[in-house]
Amino acid sequence: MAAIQTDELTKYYGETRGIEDVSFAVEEGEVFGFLGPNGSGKTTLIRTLLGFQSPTGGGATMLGRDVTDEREMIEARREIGYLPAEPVFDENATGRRLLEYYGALRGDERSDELLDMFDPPLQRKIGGYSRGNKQMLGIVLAFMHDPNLILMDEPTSGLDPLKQERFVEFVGREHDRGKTVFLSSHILGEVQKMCERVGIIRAGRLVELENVETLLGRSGKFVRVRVADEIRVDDFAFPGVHDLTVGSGGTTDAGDRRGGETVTFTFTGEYNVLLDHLTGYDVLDVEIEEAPLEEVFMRFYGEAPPDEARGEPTGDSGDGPTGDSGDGPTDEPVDEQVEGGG
Ligand SMILES: Nc1ncnc2c1ncn2[C@@H]1O[C@H](COP(=O)(O)OP(=O)(O)OP(=O)(O)O)[C@@H](O)[C@H]1O
Repeated sequence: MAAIQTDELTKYYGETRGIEDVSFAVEEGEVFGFLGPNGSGKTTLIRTLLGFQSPTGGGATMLGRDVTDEREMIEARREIGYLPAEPVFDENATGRRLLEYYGALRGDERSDELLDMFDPPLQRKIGGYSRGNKQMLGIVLAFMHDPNLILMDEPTSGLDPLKQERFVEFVGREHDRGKTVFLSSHILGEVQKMCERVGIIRAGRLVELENVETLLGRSGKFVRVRVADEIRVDDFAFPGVHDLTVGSGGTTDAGDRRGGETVTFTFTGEYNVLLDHLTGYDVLDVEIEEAPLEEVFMRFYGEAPPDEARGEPTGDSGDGPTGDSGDGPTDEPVDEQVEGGG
């Protein structure tokens, strides 16, 4: 059974497209990253999967339960953790109070362990928390009942670099424990470190679903060559050369002439062609390394779907019967209670 399965899942807010015809599956035990630029539909997808808003079309299951069936989702949420993009809590409550509240609702299997890694000032009122402290509290609350499936929306936002690193390592250990992790991000390096597979969403539509390794393979190699000779940019105008620069941060203008220089480019062509070409130079140094995932990502982003304009916001929230439940703790044992409206 897939941990998450969607079938042409669609959510419109009135006329505004949130997501459209999104179909994919996340297998149990997988760490899956969902990438997309601002406003592409990442949050919409997560909130629809959690049953916080009804789809306009298509369907989805989480741990085999229909996301539109409120009863099934209450059942499923015992095994699901959720970290919203910007956790919103009752500002007058202390972190400790919220921890106890969540523990009483859903169980506390591991808050001590989590608090060793992520340490918000529990004795203080949340109103005085920094963004990073709120995020750490959100992480502890999302994981404390030891869910089998965890959904996280931009999980490292607000964390300092040390905590971000700690979080990446923590997700690795959760993976080793067989947990299923679904996270949205637009930080590619982070996704590259954590995820086995990624979905790329653009203007509400899934434009790619691929193993990170395969994507990187397709992204080509980053090449930097230092030569004693002069380099004409035109000389490197052969198939597979992209984003060519000559000199230190030099220009790519055709015909630009510089002496004893470094040429850098991304290469997706035939290696023999490249190596043959380089024999024509007095090569002083050469580096060939994996192109960053950013490169692939930007190539996908270069092509806008024809109807992208429809993705513009109209302010119409148009939620279904299970719509947004608003801020702060409620009596309902659902994760939505920690989140604000968006
Ligand atoms: N409650 C809402 N009412 C109206 N439109 C909405 C609502 N929530 C999202 N949208 C619209 O749906 C589209 C997708 O937004 P969404 O928040 O899902 O994107 P995102 O990928 O999470 O963006 P970000 O990276 O900025 O968080 C956007 O056009 C957005 O304006």
